Amino acid sequence: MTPSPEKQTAPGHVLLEASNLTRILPAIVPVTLVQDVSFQVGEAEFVAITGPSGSGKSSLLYLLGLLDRPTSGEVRIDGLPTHALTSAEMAHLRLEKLGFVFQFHFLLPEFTALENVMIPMQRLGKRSPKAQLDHATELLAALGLEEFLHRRPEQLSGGQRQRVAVARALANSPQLILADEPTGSLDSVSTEQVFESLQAIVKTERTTVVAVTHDIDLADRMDRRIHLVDGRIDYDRHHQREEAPGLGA
Ligand SMILES: Nc1ncnc2c1ncn2[C@@H]1O[C@H](COP(=O)(O)OP(=O)(O)OP(=O)(O)O)[C@@H](O)[C@H]1O
Repeated sequence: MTPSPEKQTAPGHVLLEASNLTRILPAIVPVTLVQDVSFQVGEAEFVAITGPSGSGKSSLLYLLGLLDRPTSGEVRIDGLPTHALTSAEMAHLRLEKLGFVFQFHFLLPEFTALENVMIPMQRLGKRSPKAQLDHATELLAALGLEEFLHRRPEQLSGGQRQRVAVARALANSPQLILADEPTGSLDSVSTEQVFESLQAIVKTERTTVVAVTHDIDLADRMDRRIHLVDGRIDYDRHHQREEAPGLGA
């Protein structure tokens, strides 16, 4: 797969920036989900967010993915401040620049793998129907699913479904993929396949991936680990990069 031309940016380019992010749920006793979190993530970084249950990992990912708004602080995507955007502008930015993978695949059950991957392209409307079909086919083939293009989710294994979800997240060539426990419901073989797919996307497409995980072995194989405790960053540690094969290798 050739890298998408629109994603060629300078080395060291900051793609995601969280500045003093705080999210407090208003209630009689307010609940602090995320507290004063700041970090920058560069292009083609593969970052793990770890922490004990309830430490605010998913809440942080929702803020980074513009699925929730902070009480204070700010998220910048590719240098663009997002705090003043309307909900419609945020939705468009998500569709164009972000891809999401969740623990449960959320594929549409009545559609085939191919159709599920084409849906975000249809919504963005930048490719012709033929180009959508070709790109979806190419993405699924690169994820080792060329034999399963016309199967519906119920006709696929858990690992295959999750790889379709990864292909769907890649459909609009996002700059950033946000994944919440992408391997949380998978066996060890499927976990490895999905992990290696994400790793290959970082290398081949230079996409940035930020993934919440409870799997410390996987977290240690990513470029960096941001560990949360009680909604705050406990530590932010860089690792030596593991060599990854390219997508479809
Ligand atoms: N809507 C809500 N109302 C009240 N409390 C909430 C709500 N959403 C989250 N919380 C609380 O906020 C804290 C952070 O939740 P969050 O889901 O972000 O943690 P997490 O680290 O992703 O947890 P897990 O690893 O168990 O998925 C938790 O204590 C949770 O109970």
